[in-house]
Amino acid sequence: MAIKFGRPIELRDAPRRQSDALASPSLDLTIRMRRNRKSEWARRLVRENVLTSNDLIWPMFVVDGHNTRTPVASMPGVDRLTVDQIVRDAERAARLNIPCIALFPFTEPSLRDEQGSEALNPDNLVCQAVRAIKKEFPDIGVLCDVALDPFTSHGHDGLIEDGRILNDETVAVLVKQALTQAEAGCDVIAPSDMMDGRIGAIREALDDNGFGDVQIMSYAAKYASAFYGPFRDAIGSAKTLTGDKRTYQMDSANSDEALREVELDIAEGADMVMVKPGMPYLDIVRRVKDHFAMPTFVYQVSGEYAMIAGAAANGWIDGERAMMESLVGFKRAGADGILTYFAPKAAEKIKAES
Ligand SMILES: NCC(=O)CCC(=O)O
Ligand SMILES: [Mg+2]
Repeated sequence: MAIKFGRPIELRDAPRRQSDALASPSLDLTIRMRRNRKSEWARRLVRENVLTSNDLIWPMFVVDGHNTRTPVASMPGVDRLTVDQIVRDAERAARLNIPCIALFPFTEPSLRDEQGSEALNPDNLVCQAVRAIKKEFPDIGVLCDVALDPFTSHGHDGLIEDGRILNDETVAVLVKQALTQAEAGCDVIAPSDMMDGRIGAIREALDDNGFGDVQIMSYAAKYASAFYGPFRDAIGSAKTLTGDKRTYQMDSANSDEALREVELDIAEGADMVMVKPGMPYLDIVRRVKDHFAMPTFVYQVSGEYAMIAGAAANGWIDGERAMMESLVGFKRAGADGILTYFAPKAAEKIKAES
């Protein structure tokens, strides 16, 4: 039956029903979208996307010391944790059914150098945290970021020469960093550096060294973004970073380029791909998911967290609702999972409501 303006064409010349005349201001609509929204049970029944704790990866910041939690000023509610405290939060993650934790180190400034050598120390903070978590909670997934920025004195993700970030030389170091993390017991290697060719090189090295089961989640479409500011506070690279990262991270104006980046990383052996940041790049998440049908992740980065948490702390928005709305938005865009500093809060809410 053809339909025009809500009233079937075949019925347009039929006499109007008496009740229509009585309730005269009412429109003669056959279709009323609001019926399916009339109550909570009806809304639940037609809901298209649901956020569960299985969708969450919880990023944590690890710092040297003992029994200490240091707040990150620009990320209200997020702390840097000593290894013993990381283990406590890993327990919380397990209790909340969060499948995976991501680790980022705050490296002592005295340990940072031009080459990021601390990245290759088998006893660095990340490796200590991986071993401690795996010892107590072997069933929780641990993801380690591969890039040199937490370890370099200049704050860049790679080796630098005359102000240029070197690609192939950096990849050689990243391969060693990935092997160091795999040896510590890391489950998922997540290269975030955006050097060309690093996924293939890391995959080959993992396979050659008996780590065939270690997965790779590639930060495949990572944009040069202003939203990383609070993260750089958290890992202590904000003050030391010289220049910007636009010669290796993507230009925020580009979309087709993201598909090329993702395609290459899949061809090189990525098991999962990621888009980062999240909220300003939902269109990229959707394109990547539709195009490749790969396990697709999105990183709701520190600046996105800070916008919501900061506005909520000022009483400007309902923080909990804004958090859940942003997270289900990622699901709607096609993400299979989300790295988010809201992970414990969101999982607690999900648990309380189930
Ligand atoms: N490689 C990890 C990050 O750069 C995280 C950025 C953020 O949360 O802002
Ligand atoms: Mg790439």
